Amino acid sequence: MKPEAAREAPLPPEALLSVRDLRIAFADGTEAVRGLSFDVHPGEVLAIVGESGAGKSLTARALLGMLPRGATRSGSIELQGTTDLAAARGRRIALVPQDALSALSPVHPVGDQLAAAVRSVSRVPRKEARARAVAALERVGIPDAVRKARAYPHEYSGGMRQRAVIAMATINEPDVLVADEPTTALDEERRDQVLKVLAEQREAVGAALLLVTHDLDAVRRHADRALVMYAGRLTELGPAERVLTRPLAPYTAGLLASLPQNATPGRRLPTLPGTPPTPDGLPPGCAFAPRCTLATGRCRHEEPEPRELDGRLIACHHREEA
Ligand SMILES: Nc1ncnc2c1ncn2[C@@H]1O[C@H](COP(=O)(O)OP(=O)(O)OP(=O)(O)O)[C@@H](O)[C@H]1O
Repeated sequence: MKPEAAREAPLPPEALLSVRDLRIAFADGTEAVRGLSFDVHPGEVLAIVGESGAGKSLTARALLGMLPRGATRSGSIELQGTTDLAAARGRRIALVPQDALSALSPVHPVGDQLAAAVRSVSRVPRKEARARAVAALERVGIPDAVRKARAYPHEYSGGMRQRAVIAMATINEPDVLVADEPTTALDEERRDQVLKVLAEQREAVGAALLLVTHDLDAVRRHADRALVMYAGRLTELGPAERVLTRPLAPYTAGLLASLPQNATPGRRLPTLPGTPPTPDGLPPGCAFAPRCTLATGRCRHEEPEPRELDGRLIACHHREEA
């Protein structure tokens, strides 16, 4: 565990990536992300957690300038002075995809794809790009990297392919990595290995990591801060360890209580009752109110705004009144 002094240390003042009032809407006018603001600091791991449909993936895609067709965004996303995220992609901000097989081209050897990524940002000779590709495969623990560089994605195992896409994402030493459920396609044992490789490579290039995940164990082990999202909004944002052990927002508490490892032996597993609303079916007031045991009349009419409390941001009327 980190010492108390380190945990209480103020956050670095300079944001690498600044997101302000991010809104993502679809053609029918429904908003899936509704006024989200947060910063990513240099070298930190920020995890985004929350149930399905909370808007985590859309937020991650917005950072990469890769929103799905038909989606529009407002608000600002600034990566150290630039707002042209599509131009920054691959050099200053890079995606670690969830599905390595579809992220890699099936018709080119993996080494060629890595070398092409190098040459897309710096005009180095082919031979040097090739050598960097092999070195990158070695760094992520791919055995016999010279030979493997000549192989095609289908000749790699699932775990090796995921390592190869981590090599691809980090080969140009970006400032920020965005990983959206990077290990869901893998079994539990490979999941841990791949997350470890991601953590090592992130550290090696000194990048910050925005990690979208359902795996709260991974958050515990790898994240500095956690952003809990519900129905397209920020519910709680703070140091990961404190958010996970002493949640302040009722939603975060419910989410944690519903995990099998937090069940009291002999008692029925507590679950978070109900399901989250869809963007076209939001209740009035706080979107969590219909599922919240603490909800009052105010919660059912007025949506809470994030406020600072105990070194975190919390959006909950109950906490304002506490
Ligand atoms: N292309 C789209 N058209 C319409 N609605 C969409 C589209 N993509 C996402 N949505 C809706 O936006 C909401 C947020 O989606 P998003 O994928 O960001 O959620 P998420 O938190 O990442 O969920 P999961 O954990 O299941 O990946 C969901 O209700 C989803 O149905």
